[in-house]
Amino acid sequence: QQAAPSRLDEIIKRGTLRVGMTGDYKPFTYLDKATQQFSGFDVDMAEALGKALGVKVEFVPTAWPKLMKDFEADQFDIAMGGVSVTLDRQRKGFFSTPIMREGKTPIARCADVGKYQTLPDIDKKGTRVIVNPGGTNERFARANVKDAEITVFPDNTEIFNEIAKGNADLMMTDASETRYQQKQHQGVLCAVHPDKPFDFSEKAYWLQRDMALKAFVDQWLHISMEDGSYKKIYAAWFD
Ligand SMILES: O=C(O)C(=O)C[C@]1(C(=O)O)C=C[C@@H](O)C=C1
Repeated sequence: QQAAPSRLDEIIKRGTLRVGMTGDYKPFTYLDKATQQFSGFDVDMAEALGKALGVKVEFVPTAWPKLMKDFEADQFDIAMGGVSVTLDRQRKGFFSTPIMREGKTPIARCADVGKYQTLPDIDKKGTRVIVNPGGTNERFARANVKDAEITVFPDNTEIFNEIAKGNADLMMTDASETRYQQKQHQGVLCAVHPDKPFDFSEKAYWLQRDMALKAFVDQWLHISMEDGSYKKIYAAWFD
């Protein structure tokens, strides 16, 4: 008896893997508006996955506020680019095995780091918390900030400059991003205890509900982590 056709078979037959990407989250995914080219850690990972599948990769632009809608409308086979595992998303699809451990932690002007060590330190009248819309950052801020002021700032590629310029006091985001942005704004912005974030989360790849596709992606990730290829891509973007 023939097994039912899977999404994996469909992708191989089509010759293209459609990868959903927001392009606003360095170093995972960045869309250069002038050239319309995506680059980043998860762009290299997507290209490697395409190669492993023997298919071309087509990047499908999406955005955090509409990621769920686009996933449900089947705009892409897999979402990559710093996507966190959430149970909401798990309800609609599958996640690969995790690729990174994360958690939300603050990033602030270096001079202010001492003021923002804990959530009670942060959640005070007069503190200006800035957040990008639609993802787990906004959810975390809304759940944990009652007395401080929340400003939603839509352009995630510019948001850290807002803190540097003094237009906001801090952002709470993934620990890996606070470390990365600290390096980009040396001496100006500092990550607050990125090794001890406020919560727990993981990065993984979010794929359409298909066991064969999940098994392939997991096996590819496992091999990549063992044979050094994951480490090489990681080092190129995070170290
Ligand atoms: O929603 C998610 O999965 C994310 O982790 C994406 C998210 C966010 O939480 O908003 C994480 C950090 C970036 O600054 C931008 C987007």
